Amino acid sequence: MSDTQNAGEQRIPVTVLTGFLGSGKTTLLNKLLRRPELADTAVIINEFGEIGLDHLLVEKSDDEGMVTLNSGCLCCTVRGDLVRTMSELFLKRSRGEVSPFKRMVVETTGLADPAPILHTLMTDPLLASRYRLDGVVTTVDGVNGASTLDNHEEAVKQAAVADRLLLTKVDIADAPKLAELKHRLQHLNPGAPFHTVATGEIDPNQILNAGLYNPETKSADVKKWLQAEAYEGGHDHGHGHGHGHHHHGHDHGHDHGHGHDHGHGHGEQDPHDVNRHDDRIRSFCMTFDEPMSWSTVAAAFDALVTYRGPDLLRMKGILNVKDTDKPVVIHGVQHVFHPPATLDAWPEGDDRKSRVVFITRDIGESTIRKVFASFFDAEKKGWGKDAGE
Ligand SMILES: Nc1nc2c(ncn2[C@@H]2O[C@H](COP(=O)(O)OP(=O)(O)OP(=O)(O)O)[C@@H](O)[C@H]2O)c(=O)[nH]1
Repeated sequence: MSDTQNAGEQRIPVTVLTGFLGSGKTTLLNKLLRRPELADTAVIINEFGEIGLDHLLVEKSDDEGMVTLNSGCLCCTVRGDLVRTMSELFLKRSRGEVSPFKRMVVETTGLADPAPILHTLMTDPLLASRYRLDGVVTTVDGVNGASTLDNHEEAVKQAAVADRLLLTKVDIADAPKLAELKHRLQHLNPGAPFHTVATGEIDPNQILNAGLYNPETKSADVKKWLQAEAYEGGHDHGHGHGHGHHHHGHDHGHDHGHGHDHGHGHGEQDPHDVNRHDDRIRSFCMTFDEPMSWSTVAAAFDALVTYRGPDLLRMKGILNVKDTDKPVVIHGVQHVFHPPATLDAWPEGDDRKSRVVFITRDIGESTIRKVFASFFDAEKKGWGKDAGE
């Protein structure tokens, strides 16, 4: 465990702007780049194929701080290009060859799966030492969004892993359909603050600084980052599904495979609805009252990642780990975990419950709970000693 990642965070925050084809990413970016909050922003635009036009549509006064990658899709063939481009931009910045940008926006193609892009940011040693993920901002088309979600699983993933969800084109969309789509998105991803946007107009503060590190307070803002209360029954997501309000106060030694809301796709698979892509997505927050042994937690996550890695779309958490007073923050995307970071203090003082938010595909809460329970049981029985405690 290292605490280097949140001590005086110097790395450049990166916003990944994603959203299905035509959902309004470029329109949004254009408006954002005119705002003073984004004055010192480098932009990378990924276009699919040789005939991409987006870069011609994005107006930026400082052209050197904008790079277009058009040899393929960032999530597949051009990851190497992303690494190279981001590294080169950083070098140019150090040499004074481009203006000293303070943040970066990466606009993905409409078909991109954001996960590999996040992996690249998290795992490439060069990038990870210079940049940090601030957040994933996903645009959803207010007019075509519902059918896109029905027909394209990538669009569902883009919305499910978002840190901020933007429903666009509200100026031309039908109000009842918008309300339905809003409800659907909030159900899909209850933890992501949600905003409506007309012609790209939004206060940049609503979408920037979504990461763990808050540059305004110069410290970690776990509460804002984790949004755990969104899953704990404190919010009504339209129907009051109460994403996990039954999760309070469980001792990690037990498995409570219970209380799933089958009718709405947040429990185990609903046999009637398996064809709806977003009904494959689950989001829930698990809480654990007792301090956990790090080796046991790590082994449980290892097992989950090994067997279900591709379906663990996103995990964020704050853990109370035995033998340390300091909270440990974890962040994973599919099979890739950030190195865990140790914070100086618990964000809410005496409340030291561990909380882990999961966004998964086809994995219900009870399954994950069972995995944790079996590892905690094994630890109790002394098997954990073999895991190197
Ligand atoms: N009326 C209206 N039109 C919008 C809005 N946002 C985007 N559009 C229009 O929708 C079309 C697609 O918008 P873009 O911003 O190019 O979408 P994109 O997500 O960058 O598209 P790709 O690059 O194809 O993935 C354009 O014609 C925009 O002018 C909006 O909020 N209101």
